[in-house]
Amino acid sequence: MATSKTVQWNGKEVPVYEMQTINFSALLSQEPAELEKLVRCCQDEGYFYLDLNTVDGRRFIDDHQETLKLMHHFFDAPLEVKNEYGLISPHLGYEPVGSRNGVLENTRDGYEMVKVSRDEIQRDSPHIPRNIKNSSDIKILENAIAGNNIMSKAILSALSTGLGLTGATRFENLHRNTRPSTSTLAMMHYIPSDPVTDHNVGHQKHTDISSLTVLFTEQWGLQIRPPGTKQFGFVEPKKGTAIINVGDSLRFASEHVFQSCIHRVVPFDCTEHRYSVAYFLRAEDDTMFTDSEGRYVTSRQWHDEKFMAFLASPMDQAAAPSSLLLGGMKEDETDVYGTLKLPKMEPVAVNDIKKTAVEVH
Ligand SMILES: O=C(O)CCC(=O)C(=O)O
Ligand SMILES: [Fe+2]
Repeated sequence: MATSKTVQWNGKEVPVYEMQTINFSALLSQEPAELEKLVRCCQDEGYFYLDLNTVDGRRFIDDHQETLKLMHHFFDAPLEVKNEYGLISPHLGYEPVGSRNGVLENTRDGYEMVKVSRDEIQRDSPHIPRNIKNSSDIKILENAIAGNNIMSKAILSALSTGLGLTGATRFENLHRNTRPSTSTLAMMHYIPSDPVTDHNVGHQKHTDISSLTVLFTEQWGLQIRPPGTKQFGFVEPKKGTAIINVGDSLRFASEHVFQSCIHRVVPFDCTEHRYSVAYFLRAEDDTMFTDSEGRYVTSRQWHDEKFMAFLASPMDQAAAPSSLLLGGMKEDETDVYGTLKLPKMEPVAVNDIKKTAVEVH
């Protein structure tokens, strides 16, 4: 890894990993230098910032602000209302806090999540939670899903061109808008959580099931483990950008040349509520690829199996091949910060982060 900043977390200096920035407007016009940089990011790292701070991208930043308001409204409702919606299928519905394993051993996760899928929002009367179902709410969800789809398709198309793919071999041809897929908008609320005293902590280590993930978050907490590094480090939220990562399906579709990004979420400031929105662009359900086990499977089968592994008990999860949760990505060595019992951690205010960040060489 190149020179990186560090930040104080859990009494230690933890890296803040640098990520390349790709300009959305330059991608749209498929500028050769930008395409080259994009392909390199996906091959070497599997993640980058997408700079939306131009006339083409600012609408997506505005959409995200609208989505955040809608999320507050949804998550503020009593648990009964949210559970009434329930988990309808892996890519549609509500999961309360603690549905999955947490980021630390012997913890459950520290977030609740509601997912609305791209296929569902297009139905005549989509199944949406009843407290975010009026026509302006539906418009907000529609804008978020359409916007994220446009961003991720622009990236796919740029990647295809950058790799010299033509006709049916282009990645877009595995992600046609008119075909069924599990592509979905996941809205997450992390509750305040102290890793020492609480039993619901963060979001377990994983790679995404998606082809590409478009993530909006204004708050710290996301950590990545870049290929070849020995520890997790933070991703700095940057105004006007989305964080993009390659998921398993695009790694498989690229014949395992692209990196699927290993990541997790930890409580950075344990007094803070954290909100994030991830759009998972997924391949058409019946797309075939060779997975990390060397099996020839459909996109849907990979999705459903990995989703079950996410929900499995710690024991069952430990028994599953690690290539399932990590999409065949290899970890270098056991990460000292990745393991268990954290000593008491002092909350750090978000405003203090910039002050404590230092350059290391
Ligand atoms: O909340 C975040 O920042 C990341 C969430 C995530 O990794 C996921 O939903 O797959
Ligand atoms: Fe993820």
